[in-house]
Amino acid sequence: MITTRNISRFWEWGRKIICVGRNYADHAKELNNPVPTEPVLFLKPPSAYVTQGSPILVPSYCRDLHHEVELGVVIGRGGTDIPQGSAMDHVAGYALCLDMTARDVQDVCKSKGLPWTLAKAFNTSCPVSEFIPRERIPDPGNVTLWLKVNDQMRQKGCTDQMVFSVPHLISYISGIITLEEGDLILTGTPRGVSAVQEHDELQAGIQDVVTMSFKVNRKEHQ
Ligand SMILES: CC(=O)CC(=O)C(=O)O
Ligand SMILES: [Mg+2]
Repeated sequence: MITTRNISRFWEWGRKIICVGRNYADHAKELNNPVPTEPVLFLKPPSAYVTQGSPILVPSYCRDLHHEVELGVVIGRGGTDIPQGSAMDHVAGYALCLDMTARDVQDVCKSKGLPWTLAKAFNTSCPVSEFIPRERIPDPGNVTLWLKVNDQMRQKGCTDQMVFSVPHLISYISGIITLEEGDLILTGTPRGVSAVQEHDELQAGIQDVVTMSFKVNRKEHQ
């Protein structure tokens, strides 16, 4: 039983992980997807969380696992139908997140019109950094995210390129799914997504704020 709730360990709360796709035009284009006119949403379960010190596990059915570095928004006060004007009052802070994606599986799902669950929601598909109090990112619409694989820069992008801003996303999502304290919103990835292999080392950061690193392992057969 949780007796002391500490939002700085939001990943232990077991709340929702709501992900936004195609929220950067340059990433939508690199995968030949249209730039959306409304946010594209999907979910990950809390079992997707992994924190530094534990590995990212490639699912046994995946041959093309991709990294997607994203700004995560941690909800501090829940709500439904939150207006854009007060959306930032609901933010407790942020986390640097990876939306690990089984791209080969996602491509099959897309071609068959199936949901992306197998591609996006597997165990360890949501590596997260330490909690970042909101004062440390005064403007979530203007921070640079980066990701290196084995010391080689693969992704570097600024959140000023988001199609839909953080307040817009909070307002839009809360009109469909009630937001609760401890929920996490992944706000989409900039261009540069690429494959990772077993034994790779991923490092990611938000300029001057946080860095994190993860090893990639293949899931053992049971
Ligand atoms: C095509 C995708 O996987 C969408 C996504 O997750 C994104 O961040 O964009
Ligand atoms: Mg993503």
